[in-house]
Amino acid sequence: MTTDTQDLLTIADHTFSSRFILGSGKYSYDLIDAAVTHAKAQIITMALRRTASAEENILNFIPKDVTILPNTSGSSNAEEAIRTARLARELSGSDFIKLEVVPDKKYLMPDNEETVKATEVLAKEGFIVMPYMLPDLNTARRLVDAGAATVMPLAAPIGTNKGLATKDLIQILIDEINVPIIIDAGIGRPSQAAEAMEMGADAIMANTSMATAKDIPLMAEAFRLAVEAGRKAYLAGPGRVIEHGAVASSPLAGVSQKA
Ligand SMILES: CC(=O)[C@@H](O)[C@H](O)COP(=O)(O)O
Repeated sequence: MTTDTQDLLTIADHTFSSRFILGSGKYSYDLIDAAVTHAKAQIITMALRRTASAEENILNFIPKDVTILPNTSGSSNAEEAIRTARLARELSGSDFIKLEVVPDKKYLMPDNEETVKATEVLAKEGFIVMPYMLPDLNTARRLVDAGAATVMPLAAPIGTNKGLATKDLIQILIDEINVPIIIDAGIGRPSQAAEAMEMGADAIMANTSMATAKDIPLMAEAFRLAVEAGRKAYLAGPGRVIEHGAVASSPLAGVSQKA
């Protein structure tokens, strides 16, 4: 894999050259514009409630060539999420669904069990299900068995900008799960996005880190560069780490060892 044109993100049978996805939550025209223009996002999530009123209809701000990823935010259990997903498909005409089942209002932790239940139903109905989850290998396997098109583990709680708090658990998913792993929530800095991509994540979803930056377009560009750099480093195959001692980086043979 040596050229950018060959390195596409594939979700179900859809391909994308960008591996940065704009998450939902803090929406503004500036944020969407920066995500598309400077971060080169080709997928933007959309909460159903943000399409509810004509004045605030987020669909009006999203360019036509960008894939809308409706989400089920606000759902506390599988039943609510399934209902929201069906409505979202009616409104957006998109089979994509970012499945969010979040009963906990303090830490906004997803309910993995309810998420598996909703995935089973929605995948059978032809949705391209992209479930948000607390990184856990057994749940990820169940999601894939249930028909999930991707798995979206959280890096840290939504909106915290704390970075890769769940790094080791995410690495297990990257190593063991055969659908795209998209890191979602908590990515606060481009360096954290680059690290996740170097680990082998397939894409990054973020919102708050850009929305809360002083210069949103500049931060969007920084995210694009970081995601691309991390991906290239992953494909390049990072060199090994020496845990103890040191290894001279240039051969010492033939060099005088005198002080
Ligand atoms: C589940 C959820 O709401 C996230 O996808 C959010 O859109 C992005 O999380 P951050 O705002 O922490 O980047």
